[in-house]
Amino acid sequence: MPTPSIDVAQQLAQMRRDYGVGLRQELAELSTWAQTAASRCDSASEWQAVRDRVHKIAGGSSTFGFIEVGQSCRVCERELDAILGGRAPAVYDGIIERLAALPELLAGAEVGPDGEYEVVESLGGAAGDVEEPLIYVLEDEPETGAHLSQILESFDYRVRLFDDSRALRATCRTQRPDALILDLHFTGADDIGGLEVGESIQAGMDKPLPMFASEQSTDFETQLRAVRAGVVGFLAQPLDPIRVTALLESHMRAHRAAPLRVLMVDDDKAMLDYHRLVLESAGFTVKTLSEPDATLAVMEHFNPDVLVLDVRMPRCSGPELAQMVRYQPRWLQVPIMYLSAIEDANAQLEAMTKAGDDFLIKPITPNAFVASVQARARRARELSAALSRDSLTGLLKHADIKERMATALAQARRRDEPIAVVMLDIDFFKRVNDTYGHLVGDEVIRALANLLRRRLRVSDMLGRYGGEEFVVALPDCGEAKAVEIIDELRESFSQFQFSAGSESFTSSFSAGVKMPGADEDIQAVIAAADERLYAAKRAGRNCVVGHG
Ligand SMILES: Nc1nc2c(ncn2[C@@H]2O[C@H](COP(=O)(O)OP(=O)(O)OP(=O)(O)O)[C@@H](O)[C@H]2O)c(=O)[nH]1
Repeated sequence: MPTPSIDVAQQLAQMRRDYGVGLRQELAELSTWAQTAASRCDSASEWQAVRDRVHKIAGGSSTFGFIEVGQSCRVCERELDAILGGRAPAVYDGIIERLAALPELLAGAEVGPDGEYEVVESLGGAAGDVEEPLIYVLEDEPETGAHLSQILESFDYRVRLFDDSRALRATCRTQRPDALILDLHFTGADDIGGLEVGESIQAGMDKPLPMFASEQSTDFETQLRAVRAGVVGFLAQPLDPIRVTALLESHMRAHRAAPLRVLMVDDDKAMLDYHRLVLESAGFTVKTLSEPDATLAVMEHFNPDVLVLDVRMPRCSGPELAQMVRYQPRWLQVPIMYLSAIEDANAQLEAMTKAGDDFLIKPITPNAFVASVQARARRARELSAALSRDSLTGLLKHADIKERMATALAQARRRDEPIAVVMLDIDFFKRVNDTYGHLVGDEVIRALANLLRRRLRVSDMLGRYGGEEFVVALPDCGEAKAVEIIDELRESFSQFQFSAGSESFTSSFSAGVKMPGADEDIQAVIAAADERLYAAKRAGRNCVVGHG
């Protein structure tokens, strides 16, 4: 993985030095206690407190590179667990000796050079005005190539179509594309197939080039070869714009998506700071909590992609907290990962059985930590996007758009910013279906969805609310501006020429725009926007109504 910034490595090294100072103090206290009081101590609760202390030190010290201290504390922890759990006689001599010797172990600890921290790969975060992805398509069937190009261009990809493998190879050498789409049945003048062309292009790349095959193959050998050549997906035929772009977006635009969000709960502040820095330096947005109480409230407005929990915490264990999270159906899809120094396989299993998807063991290298959290978070995002998107238009479905708009409304109120809510409905749509058939009707719905998606801002929210009804939220936008924007879209849409066989026709939509009243929740604002939509219908359709 690429090297992290010097700054991060320096900050991590400073954290380790700070941790070392606190650790020296902590070990001196434990050692003094062991030499003076431990031999006379038969109170289980006092030993329990020592056990919790060594557990915490075991996780922290090994993470910060004080390996021997960590190992010795781990042995103490295991032995104390056995005694306190009634599995071993209450003989503390060995433990007392270990505790007494901890400061010496620390004094002799090999403190590695600052640069020993591995540096982590940056996820890039949300990019600014990056150029739209460039895609090369190898296709010798002109009609298929034109159709594919048209789909990709309508989603703002830049496309270059090739019917000659040599020209494609030469262009790849001078300008690397963001992805390559190959026709598996391609046979060029030099008689080599599409996959072979892909293999030879891939071999000349310094880092893997995402490749897609323009036709699904069910043949095991072909699929295996495709995997080895770096084909990351197959576009199913007949080409469906939504499926094609959903597949491409999941590979191509990940770097443009909002940063992945991680919520971490751990009672050890030093651990939180350390892991937060590691994740933030890799492009995640991180929130940390050292007390579990506020977890659900924070999740509500932070909406994490993944939760990372410590297992042993004083007031409430990680698995208990995980079960509380799972009580809420809303959070069922959020992966829960434990990050703990617990080595005992049974304890890990128990935690996972209660609730949880992964168990990471401290110490974990920064790269391994970033890779594990990233894989979980990305997968969770992909799944939730797939579940919440309507299959005809690729837009958010009713419940999901409403939920996001409720969050956006709360945010706008906190920031004291306006937010416009728009309901929009295609005019006389039943007539389109009745005259030209449902498939043509579907094309009209899709065309409007594409127009809205392309012309609205990334920060605007857009969903398919019902059959031919859409809902839009425009954050930081006043009513007059919102009416102007929607009216321009209305004008554009009314000029689209649709065709059905030899006939052509136009369509239009009506819309209602409403700004939230002081006490209105999202349901009430949507209902009010809907009333204005119907006022627009009554006023003759093909128009936008703002003020009542
Ligand atoms: N093709 C297609 N039609 C749909 C879809 N969802 C809903 N519809 C149809 O959309 C039509 C909506 O008709 P109405 O609600 O009567 O309204 P309208 O004809 O658009 O008339 P106004 O809204 O009054 O302008 C119904 O015939 C539905 O069957 C869909 O996904 N595809």
